[in-house]
Amino acid sequence: MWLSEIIVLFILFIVISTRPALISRIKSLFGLKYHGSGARLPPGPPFGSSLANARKNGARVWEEYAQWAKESGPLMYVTYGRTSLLLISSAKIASDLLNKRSRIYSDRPSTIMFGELIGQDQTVFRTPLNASRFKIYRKLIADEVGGSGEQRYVKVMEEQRDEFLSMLKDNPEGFLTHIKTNAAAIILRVSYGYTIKDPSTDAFLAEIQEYVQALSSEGSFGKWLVDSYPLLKYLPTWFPGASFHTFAKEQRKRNERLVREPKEWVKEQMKKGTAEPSFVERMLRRLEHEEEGVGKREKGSGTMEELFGYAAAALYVGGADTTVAVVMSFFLLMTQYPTIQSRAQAEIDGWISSHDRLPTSADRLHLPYTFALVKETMRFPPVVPLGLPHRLTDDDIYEGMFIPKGTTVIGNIWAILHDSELYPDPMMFDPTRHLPQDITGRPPQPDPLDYTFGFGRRACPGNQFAVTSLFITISSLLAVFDILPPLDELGQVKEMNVEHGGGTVSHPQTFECRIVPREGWQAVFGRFELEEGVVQT
Ligand code: HEM
Repeated sequence: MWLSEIIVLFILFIVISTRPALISRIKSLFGLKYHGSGARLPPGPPFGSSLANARKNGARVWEEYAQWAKESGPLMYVTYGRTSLLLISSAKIASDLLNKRSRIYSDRPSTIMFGELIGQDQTVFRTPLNASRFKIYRKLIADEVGGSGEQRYVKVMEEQRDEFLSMLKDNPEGFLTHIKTNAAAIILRVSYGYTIKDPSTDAFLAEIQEYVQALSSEGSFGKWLVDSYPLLKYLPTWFPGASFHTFAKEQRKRNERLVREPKEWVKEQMKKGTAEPSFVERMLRRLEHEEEGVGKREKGSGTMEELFGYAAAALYVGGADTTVAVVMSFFLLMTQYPTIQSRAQAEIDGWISSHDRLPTSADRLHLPYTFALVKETMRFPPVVPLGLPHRLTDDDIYEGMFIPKGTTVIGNIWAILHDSELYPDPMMFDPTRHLPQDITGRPPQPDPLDYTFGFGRRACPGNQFAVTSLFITISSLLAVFDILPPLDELGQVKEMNVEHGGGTVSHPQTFECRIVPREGWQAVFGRFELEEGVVQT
């Protein structure tokens, strides 16, 4: 008899604990208990909503959360398992909490999966706010990819851009591979001075792409049940449903290799005297001249060598896949919005009327529509739609609502960038939203770059690097190519219905396009001649 009762209770527990709406309502109802001031918890999600459903719905949970916000309001408190989430869907609240109160809103939650099982809490992305290495990481990265490193990295970006255009011209059907290779090539040269010779056989490139791919698809918040129900971690590896152990083991190994191997490679090159200038090479040289050298410990944070190993890996992990997603979206959008493409091309043709050079980052001021197009490409399908989770380190009260210490806070970047009060007609792709007032006679809509890179002390340190790289890439592509929809056997435009996938970084699914060299720009390529005519992918 008692066994059947236990089974019923267990089922009841599972049902209740997987209904965030129910749990959050119950907590909200008894919210008075949480804080002496009488403040209640923020409202829960609408009745009937479930995270499991949200995940099922094409995996684009950000849209589901935005839908919930329409009913429950832009600040929601959701509980499932042992995790409490604060979901923010408005720019004002994100700014009030994540930016203005960033002192207490900038920690990272440590999850069972990535913290305990994989051991990634040492990495830049997951390092706690109060760890002394956090400040060291941010400084190392800011010096490398912030404003002061600009001259160095712009040179690399422009050289790799030439290579990218050349690959597209020679093999347009491989454009998706070329996009990935270009992004990886820039970061690998900046970080390690490593040049990819043949992307199809480069083992180092393959390894880090595999790492980033796994992180992007498997690392989104709420993905692993073990994070909500920690007891699951004790399941033996052979137990049905315990395959998360296998992923954890593999990802831990990949993580260790990513931090160690490229750094060792740079050391070898330095010994041989063949090292190219790079972040790691500069750091190693700097340490050689310091008293205690590479073994010096930074206030209990690990040796300086370990720290910049992690910082260099973060450049790759943070920078490569994100810029890939934007450039992929750009290609897709150009096949769908030919008049927008033509307007940007006309602007570039007008500014560089001699057609004897490609656009550079210095041209941004003179190409406002093209820059607005870059911004709209980052608004329309935001790259990291839910940002990365933050963790609140103190109890807080906001507009009469109580937010308990330890809550995981998610800024729904997608919801903010599709808020019709900020961006009227948000599902329309329209770069003119971002044009300056002296061109349109009305103020531009809020700058999407203020949201797309996240918030507060955790905001993306690679934002400047990313925008410069994207402007150079996108303006140069527009200058020399027309990007057109694919044709079927009868020469008719093929219907395309391309969705953006889920995961931490959201990419469009695979698609086709035609990449056609534009007349008049051949002179810019010294090394290779653009052929005239249509290249069908
Ligand atoms: C389109 C390009 C990019 C987008 C949309 C993007 C977006 C983001 C977002 C949303 C975050 C989380 C911020 C938060 O927690 O509030 C982040 C963090 C980060 N990004 Fe980026 N990023 C991009 C490119 C880059 C590049 C090029 C680099 C480096 C070269 C980079 C390095 C990082 C690092 C290291 C962090 C972790 C910061 C921390 O935890 O303190 N990102 N990025």
